[in-house]
Amino acid sequence: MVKLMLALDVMDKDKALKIARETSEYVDAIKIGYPLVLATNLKIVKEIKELSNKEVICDFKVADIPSTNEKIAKLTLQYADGIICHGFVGEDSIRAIQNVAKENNKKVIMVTEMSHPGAVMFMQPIANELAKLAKKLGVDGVVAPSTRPERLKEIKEIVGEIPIVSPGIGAQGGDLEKVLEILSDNDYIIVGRSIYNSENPKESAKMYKEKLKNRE
Ligand SMILES: O=C1C[C@H](C(=O)O)N([C@@H]2O[C@H](COP(=O)(O)O)[C@@H](O)[C@H]2O)C(=O)N1
Repeated sequence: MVKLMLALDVMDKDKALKIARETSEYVDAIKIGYPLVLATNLKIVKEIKELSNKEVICDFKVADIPSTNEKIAKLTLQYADGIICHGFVGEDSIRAIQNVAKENNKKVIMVTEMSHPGAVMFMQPIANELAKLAKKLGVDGVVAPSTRPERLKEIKEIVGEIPIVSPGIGAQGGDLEKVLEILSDNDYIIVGRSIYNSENPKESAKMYKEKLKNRE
């Protein structure tokens, strides 16, 4: 069954902990990024892991030179189960993160083509090359867009067995039915606003989980 990753992009600690606790029964992993970490601190990762008992991925879209990428990875992977980095910075910068991740048995997830409209300007033209690089490096996951099922399919075909982590469902208008025809059991959909901004985040997460179950 395709898995559900909650993007917990709230900027209030108590709200984040409440939603993480309420939805933990239905989500398979939690992704937190700059919005929550800058509003609190990195130790929020530990708190969310402890109360949700789920894998927590830090979406820092790391995109620096190797030595700086290494520092970011060392700090982040003290607490997080994985980290999201960009691929366009090239092989050495990604390997620097992988070296840290391998030492700590943590995951590296690499962005190929983002889900927003602007991604077609500069990312889409190189995204297949980035997917080939992801395959060559053997990263643990690849970000690819649920907003463009045809691109999602193409990238998945290039990366093979590497799990896809796909944002764009819900607030960004991605077609879940079409996406579920493409994704497989090791893959994730990422859902943020339509869960954490809903009247009842627990019920919203439950609804998404049931949709994923019904596609089994
Ligand atoms: O291409 C990408 C990369 C990036 C990611 O997943 O790495 N995201 C993140 O996925 C979540 C979607 O949230 P919502 O739209 O459901 O509220 C947010 O945390 C975004 O920052 C994308 O949306 N598209």
